[in-house]
Amino acid sequence: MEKNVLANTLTLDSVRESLIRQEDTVIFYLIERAKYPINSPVYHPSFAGVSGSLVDYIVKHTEALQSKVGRYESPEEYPFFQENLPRLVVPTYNYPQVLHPAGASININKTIWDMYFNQLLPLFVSEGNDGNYVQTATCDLQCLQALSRRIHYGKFVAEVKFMDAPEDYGPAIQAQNRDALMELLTFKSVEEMVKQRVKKKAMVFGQEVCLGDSKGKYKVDPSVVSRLYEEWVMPLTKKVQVEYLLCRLD
Ligand SMILES: C=C(O[C@@H]1C=C(C(=O)O)C=C[C@H]1O)C(=O)O
Repeated sequence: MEKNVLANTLTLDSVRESLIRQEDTVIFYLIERAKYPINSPVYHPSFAGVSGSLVDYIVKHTEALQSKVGRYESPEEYPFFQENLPRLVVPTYNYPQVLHPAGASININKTIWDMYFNQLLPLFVSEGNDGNYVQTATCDLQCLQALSRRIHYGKFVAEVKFMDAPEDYGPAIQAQNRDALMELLTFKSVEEMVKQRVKKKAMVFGQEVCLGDSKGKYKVDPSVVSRLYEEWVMPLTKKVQVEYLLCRLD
């Protein structure tokens, strides 16, 4: 990628602006999921009438439809069930080739799936079963896709960081030194601002709006949102950046 082309499209500030805007999407989808209790039948491995769990069935078939109409032509989108996705049936948008081709195969959605269902979901939804199984699984899919898009956006961040300082990243890439790359790409001050901002957004977006005094309750616990980013979203975004940089000179 010629620097002038990338310079006309992406900067570290512009990719960070996109990450900030994606915070809104993630938080609003968490708020939507929190409308429903856990609804554990959605996750039973053999939901009557479908092969596997209902959430697997809905995610697989939604991704299949979205694949046919070009969702995964975008360098920002990665499927959770990538085996046997149907072919494109419509003309696709000509996305600018910003990323290094070798980075296209990086997909850590299995890790994101496990984190979401095994660690995050129990932290912010209530116990119970209200029968809204399809709505529940649909909300899960929206949360998963928003988290996947945010975490895999690490490829764009890594590309910009590399192009800004190839002399710094080049030797670490050639040495395949993961620790050195992680240190180069980490900005703790930025991470601290992210944690504080997402907590504040969860308080603002998730507050119970009433004409009288606020009750101080939130639709999703703001500290859970901050923990989501600190323990999972940012570390996984950095993992994507390292994996992308390791193949940047291929
Ligand atoms: C995304 C970046 O890289 C790292 C990951 C961050 C994140 O996931 O929010 C924030 C700062 C960096 O440690 C960045 O530098 O903006």
